[in-house]
Amino acid sequence: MKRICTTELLSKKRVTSLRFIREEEADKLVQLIGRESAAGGGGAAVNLSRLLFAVSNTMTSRTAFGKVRELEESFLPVMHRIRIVDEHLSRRRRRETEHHDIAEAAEEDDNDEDLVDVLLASTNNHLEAKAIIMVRETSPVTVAWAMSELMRNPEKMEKAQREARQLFDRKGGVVDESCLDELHYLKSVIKETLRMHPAVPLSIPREGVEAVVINGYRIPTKTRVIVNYWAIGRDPSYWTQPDEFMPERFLDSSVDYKGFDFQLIPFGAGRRLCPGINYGIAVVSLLLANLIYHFDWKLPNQLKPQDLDMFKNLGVSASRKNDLYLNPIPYHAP
Ligand code: HEM
Repeated sequence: MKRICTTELLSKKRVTSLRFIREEEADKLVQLIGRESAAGGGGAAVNLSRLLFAVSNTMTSRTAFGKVRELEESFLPVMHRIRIVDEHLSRRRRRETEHHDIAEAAEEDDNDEDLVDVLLASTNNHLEAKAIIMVRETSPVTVAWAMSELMRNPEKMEKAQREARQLFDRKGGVVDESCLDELHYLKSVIKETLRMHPAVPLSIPREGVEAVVINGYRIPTKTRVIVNYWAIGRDPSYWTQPDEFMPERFLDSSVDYKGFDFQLIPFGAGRRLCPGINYGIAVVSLLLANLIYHFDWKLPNQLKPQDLDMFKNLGVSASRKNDLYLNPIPYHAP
């Protein structure tokens, strides 16, 4: 799995050379949204979460195998492990909700295998399990969160659309990857989304090979360590108003997600930096640019922006708990 990821999917050359696949699939997504919305007399809400998941699956499948194929088909041996982990997490969450007390739930959990045990029990292959979740889910999950935040903050949506439309109107309405780099506000929207909603909220558990002291804490050899990427992104000692969606904070800042600025590490850092970072960002940027350029979006059932729910589904990846339904209104370049 890791070999497929690094050699077939993720080398910089490969990501660039297969740009046309992403552009074709993004274009199909736009057509599909237009058609789904038009069905039933026009103006119907579309299930954006589902559509994003499908397009990302197709993009990745064509990139990796040259044709559309369910990714699960290729990685059947690791799928049961993912299910074990997800089932375990759901059980634990249910208990936490029932007990309203994490400590009580954890005590009851003591007789059960811990998530860490489940992951480490498959030491040879847990990276594979994690990797398939990365491939399948992280990009669509990130786009869905970005769209959710933009829907809750209409003035930021307008700003992002204005920037995209200024650029792509001049190109006859074709949204491709050639000039995505010029969309500074959109890039900030993506950083802010990754800060607040990292698709992978916790790292894979690791064991220290030697004892270290970090900030006065002694971490003995073989201690299992999990990095909480989500908490780092919301830490008030690094971020002002950490729970507010403010892409502007990145406009004049050099802080990036590439693993050098430790207050923002949604792709991890160091030797374990996500190998899919280039591919993931390419997919997220192109899909988001297409969605905000080609459509104006409304919340269904006269929902107010602040009432859009932001519940998270806490599995290995942190997706929206409820699918995102939105009404698209097609935009036509002047
Ligand atoms: C927005 C998109 C993505 C985010 C936020 C993300 C995030 C992460 C994070 C935080 C890790 C490190 C986990 C750890 O510390 O244990 C990771 C690892 C990994 N990611 Fe991604 N990822 C994304 C997209 C992708 C894509 C598209 C692929 C493959 C096509 C991918 C493949 C992998 C693999 C194989 C690993 C395991 C690497 C290792 O531990 O050696 N990721 N990712």
